[in-house]
Amino acid sequence: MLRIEHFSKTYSKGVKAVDDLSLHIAPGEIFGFIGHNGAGKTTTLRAVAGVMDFDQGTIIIDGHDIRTDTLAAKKATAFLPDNPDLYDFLTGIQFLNFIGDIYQIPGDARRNLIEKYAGAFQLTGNLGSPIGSYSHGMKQKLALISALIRRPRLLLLDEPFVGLDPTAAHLLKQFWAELCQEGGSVFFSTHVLEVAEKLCHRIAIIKQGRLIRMGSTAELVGDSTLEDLFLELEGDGHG
Ligand SMILES: Nc1ncnc2c1ncn2[C@@H]1O[C@H](COP(=O)(O)OP(=O)(O)OP(=O)(O)O)[C@@H](O)[C@H]1O
Repeated sequence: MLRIEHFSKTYSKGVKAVDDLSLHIAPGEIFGFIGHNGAGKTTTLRAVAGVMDFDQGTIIIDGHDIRTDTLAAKKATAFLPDNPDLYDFLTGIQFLNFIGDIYQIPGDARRNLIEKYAGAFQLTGNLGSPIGSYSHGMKQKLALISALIRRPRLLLLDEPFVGLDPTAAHLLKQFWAELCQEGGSVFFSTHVLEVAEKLCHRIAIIKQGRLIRMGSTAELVGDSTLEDLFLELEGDGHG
């Protein structure tokens, strides 16, 4: 579903944020991206989402190259940044319909999906209000709903659990499982190692822009915990 080959990104001031990263995510897989602050997670997610150019490498989403077949690659992908900017002057339902129009989600399916996700996240009663009046968590839920109604082949999320209440976090995990059952994949960054350990089929650990571990969660963690492994790798000067 996602193939990243030899991806590197250097920012204009000469900061090499990611260096020769390669990883593959299969259909139906939940893949966690772990690393300390500034390790290169957001940079990678932005490049995959097609919102940031890069120097080297190839990124293929569901068979489409993000650079040469951009529209098809973006159509297959929904990206949720860590702080999604929404249009405060629109109501929740206007925003969801705007997304529905852009991605050509047919009327009946759109209504059913909005009903399903807004109902689950207990946002139905707020959809008529301007987004500017929402709390941070409500905005986050609306952004999640806008991604989920698209039934993306690849769902990309940057720190999705920060700021979500426990019920919403539980629902999100459930919806990811549904997406994966339909052959979609989830690629997300997180600092919440317990969540990653429980949820992910596979995990990659990045340090100072370089991949230092990748594998199935069971394989990586073994008899230890992800937290122990992470702390050990952070401490040993690896990378
Ligand atoms: N727009 C930018 N211009 C210059 N340097 C940048 C820019 N964005 C990120 N960087 C640098 O690139 C490196 C990787 O940053 P990135 O945001 O990808 O890390 P991250 O793993 O997502 O960190 P965090 O966990 O704190 O969100 C850091 O050294 C950061 O300072």
